[in-house]
Amino acid sequence: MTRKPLLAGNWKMNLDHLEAISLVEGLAAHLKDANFDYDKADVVVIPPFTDIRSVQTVVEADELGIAYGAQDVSVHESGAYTGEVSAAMLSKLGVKYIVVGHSERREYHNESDQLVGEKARVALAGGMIPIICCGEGLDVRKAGKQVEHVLSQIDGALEGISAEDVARSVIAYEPIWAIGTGEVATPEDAQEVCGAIRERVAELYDQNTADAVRVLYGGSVKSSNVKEIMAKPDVDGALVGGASLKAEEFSKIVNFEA
Ligand SMILES: O=C[C@H](O)COP(=O)(O)O
Repeated sequence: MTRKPLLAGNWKMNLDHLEAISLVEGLAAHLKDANFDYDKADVVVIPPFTDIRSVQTVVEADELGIAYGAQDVSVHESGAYTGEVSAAMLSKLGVKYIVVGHSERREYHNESDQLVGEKARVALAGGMIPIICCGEGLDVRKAGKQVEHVLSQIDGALEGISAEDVARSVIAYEPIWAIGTGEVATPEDAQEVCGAIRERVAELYDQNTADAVRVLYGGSVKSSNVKEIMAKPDVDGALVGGASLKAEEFSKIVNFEA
C-alpha cells in the first residue's frame, strides 16, 4: 500500500500572525519556484492558535495546496474552561490536523497517554486528523527500552479509537533526546520504532489499518537529513520543529528527493 508522505511544520510558540502570513507566503513561493507537485506529499503548517485565522486567510485567498493544523485541542466542547480551544472552533477555521501529546505538552502540562487518547478522539469526532506524538527520553533510550516505552504510549493513546479512525490518523515518533538538540536519530533508529508502531497497530487492529496509518519521525529533521530518514519503509514523513520556521529550508524538506 502506498501512503502519501506528510511533512508537517510544528511552529511551537513562535511567530505572531504577521510573521505567520509571511512564512506561509514565503513557503508557497519557494514551492512554486521549485515546481513542487502537491500530489507528491501533504504539506502542513502548524502555527500557534493566534495565527490560525491569518494562515487560513492566506491559504484560501491564494488557493494554496498547503494544509494547516493546531498544536493542541481541548477535550471539552464549550463553556467555562478558561484558556481552552475546542475542536469545533478549530474545525470552523478549516484546521485539518491537530497535534496531540507532543512531548512538550506531556512534560510541561502533565498530559497522560489517556488524556492524549481523549484529545485524539475529540479531533477525530470533529472531522480532523490527530497527529499523535510519542517518544522516549534519553534515560529510556540508554536503557534500550525505547520500543517498549513507545508501544505503551501507543496502547494508551489508541484506546477506544476504531480501526477506521486509526487508519486516517497520523502517529509521530519523536525521541525527546533528538528534539531541538541537533541530535538526530539514525534512519535505523527511526525505522526500528516506526516499524514497531506499525506492527502494534496490526496487532491491535488489523493489517489494513496498519498499512494505512501514517507514521512520521520528528527530531532535528533538516533538508540535509530528510531524504535518508524518509527512505525507511515505515517512515511516512516528518514532524519538523525549528527547521519549519524558515520558508526556504522547509520548502526543501517538503520537496525532498525520493
Ligand atoms: O514537533 C516537532 C519536534 O518537536 C521536532 O522539533 P525539532 O525539529 O526542532 O527538533
